[in-house]
Amino acid sequence: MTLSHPSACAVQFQHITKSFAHANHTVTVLDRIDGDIKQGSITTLVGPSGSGKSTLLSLCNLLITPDTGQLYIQGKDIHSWPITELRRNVGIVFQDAPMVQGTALYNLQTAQRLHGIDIGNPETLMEQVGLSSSLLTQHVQDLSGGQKQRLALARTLANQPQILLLDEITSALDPSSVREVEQLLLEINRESRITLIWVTHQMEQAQRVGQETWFLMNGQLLEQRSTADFFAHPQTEEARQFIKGELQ
Ligand SMILES: Nc1ncnc2c1ncn2[C@@H]1O[C@H](COP(=O)(O)OP(=O)(O)OP(=O)(O)O)[C@@H](O)[C@H]1O
Repeated sequence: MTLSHPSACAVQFQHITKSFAHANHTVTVLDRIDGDIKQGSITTLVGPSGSGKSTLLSLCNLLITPDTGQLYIQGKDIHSWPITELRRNVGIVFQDAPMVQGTALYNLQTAQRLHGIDIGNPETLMEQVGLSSSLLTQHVQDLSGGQKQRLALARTLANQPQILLLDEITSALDPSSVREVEQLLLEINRESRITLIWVTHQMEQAQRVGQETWFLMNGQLLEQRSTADFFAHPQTEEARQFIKGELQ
């Protein structure tokens, strides 16, 4: 395997392993993961339920820590990043867009309140995610699912991250909102060169948005190739079955 120069990589996994202790046994959830994610690229993470996708994502901003191996974020060992700076640089958006009680503006200002980060002009942020600035004064409980998901994205973008981790962010949205959020993220990637690492269960989505695709199964990274190649010519029997919908 050829290793890329670390500085050209947004994320580098080297022999990353993660296990969780259950009642009377230990489960290895990620098993010696090696791989590079290029700066400015879009990588879709796919694989059956429980294959380790969310765990892999959560390592990238230290929501969980690896047991062994080396993990580099923009060429720098993840443990040498001050945690606030790491979380600012590596944003994460979840499926259920958790919000704090209050207005859209109050939610947008989270980073400012917690970390003293200047979030810039809230109206510009709203515009960036296709939301009307008139919603800034609305209580978040009155927003639709699609609006909340966009607001969650705007709140993360307020940190000006260079890497965005997306965990099933469109699974609760209706089909037209799904397409809109996808378009939005593709534009953000194109214009700001933010690296996107995108966990999805929807194979059509993985193909529409991905440039690279990583296929995980039982904690192992079985394939990492261009998205087009992966879906046209899967190299493992497991991936073939998964793409055909035979493994969930
Ligand atoms: N904090 C935890 N403690 C114990 N086990 C965990 C923890 N987090 C994840 N696991 C286990 O790790 C395995 C992988 O989970 P993970 O959520 O990473 O998979 P996934 O591929 O994202 O699954 P899904 O597609 O269903 O969301 C699962 O068996 C899960 O039960």
